[in-house]
Amino acid sequence: MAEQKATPLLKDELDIVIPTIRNLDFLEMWRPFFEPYHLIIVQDGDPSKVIKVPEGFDYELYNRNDINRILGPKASCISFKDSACRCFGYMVSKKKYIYTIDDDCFVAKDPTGKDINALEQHIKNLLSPSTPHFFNTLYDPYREGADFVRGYPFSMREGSSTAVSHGLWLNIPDYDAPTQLVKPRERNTRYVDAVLTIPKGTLFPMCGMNLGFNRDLIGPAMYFGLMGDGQPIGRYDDMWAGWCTKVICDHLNLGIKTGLPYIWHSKASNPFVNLKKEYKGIYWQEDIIPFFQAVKLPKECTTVQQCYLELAKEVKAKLSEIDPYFTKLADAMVTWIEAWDELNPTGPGASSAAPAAAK
Ligand SMILES: O=c1ccn([C@@H]2O[C@H](COP(=O)(O)OP(=O)(O)O[C@H]3OC[C@H](O)[C@H](O)[C@H]3O)[C@@H](O)[C@H]2O)c(=O)[nH]1
Ligand SMILES: [Mn+2]
Repeated sequence: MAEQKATPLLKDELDIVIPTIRNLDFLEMWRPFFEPYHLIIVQDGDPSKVIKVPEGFDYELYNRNDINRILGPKASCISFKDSACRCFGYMVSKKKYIYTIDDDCFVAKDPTGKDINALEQHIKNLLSPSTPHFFNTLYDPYREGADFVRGYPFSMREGSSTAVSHGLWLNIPDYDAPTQLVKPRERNTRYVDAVLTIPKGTLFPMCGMNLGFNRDLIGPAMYFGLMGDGQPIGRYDDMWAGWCTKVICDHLNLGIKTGLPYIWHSKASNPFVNLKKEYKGIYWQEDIIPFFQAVKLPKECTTVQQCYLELAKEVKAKLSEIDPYFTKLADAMVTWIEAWDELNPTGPGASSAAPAAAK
């Protein structure tokens, strides 16, 4: 009898969100891994441009006209001419999990030469607990062939629910423009076979290129901040989302993992263009990071939306002195939550639903 093909993990519970300004030929390489899943394509830039999607994929595509039609005035919180627009895909999705990937990211090979199913590894990361409260020196204890090491308290071995799985990149690393400028030929060839939980109380630079998350647990915090057209900075959308998300995960006892899986990042964007987008962010972040490190969310904040609205208040009060942009950003954070709740009145991440109690 023909061997039954296993149903892909989370086939009907996960959407793949892709921000794009190009044709999506890159999907051909991902077809064996992505074809069973539903895609949400967020077309940025000129809405009259036709984006070609390879045959056989199940997808919905939204361009700027669609975003404006669906959100009305609230569309102002969704960036234009910047990959930050991808967060619209998180909002319209109705699934429990999201995987987002850039269209210049391809299937990487592991040291044995085997194609890496990045989506499968993200799902494994998300379906197993995290250890934000006590560091396991043998990395992720829930992986095959690993465990908690001696001295790890048994009372802490259940871990926390995992909200985010942050993957990495071979070939072109996600460097900022100054680093790209001084190291134009540097390529990441180092494959590190590890998955780590980012400890509670520690921030990290979240890259949106190869990212999975549990939309039920943390979706409303995944607002990729106002960038691109009409904004003073770019390429800090995912960083902003990562800092907000980590502070909220720490408050709600949720975990964030980084490490495997790797993708092959093929295209280095122009470092001079990137420098123009990033430069204000490079010195603003010296004040932004201490702000996030100092944030204390009230214990009354028990849902992601409540935490996020509290954060927006703090941003407006404490970061606006850096630049009026932060007042605009704080307002956009509130608009994002309003739009999220409008589109998800009772669905995953609905504000009334407190996050699932951590395991
Ligand atoms: O105006 C735009 C430009 C690009 N996109 C889409 O976003 C994805 C990333 O674009 P690209 O690979 O050209 O930029 P990178 O510099 O490599 O991206 C990094 O910095 C920006 C983001 O944080 C990103 O996640 C990082 O990887 C790609 O799918 C483009 O089609 C867009 O939607 N609008
Ligand atoms: Mn890229």
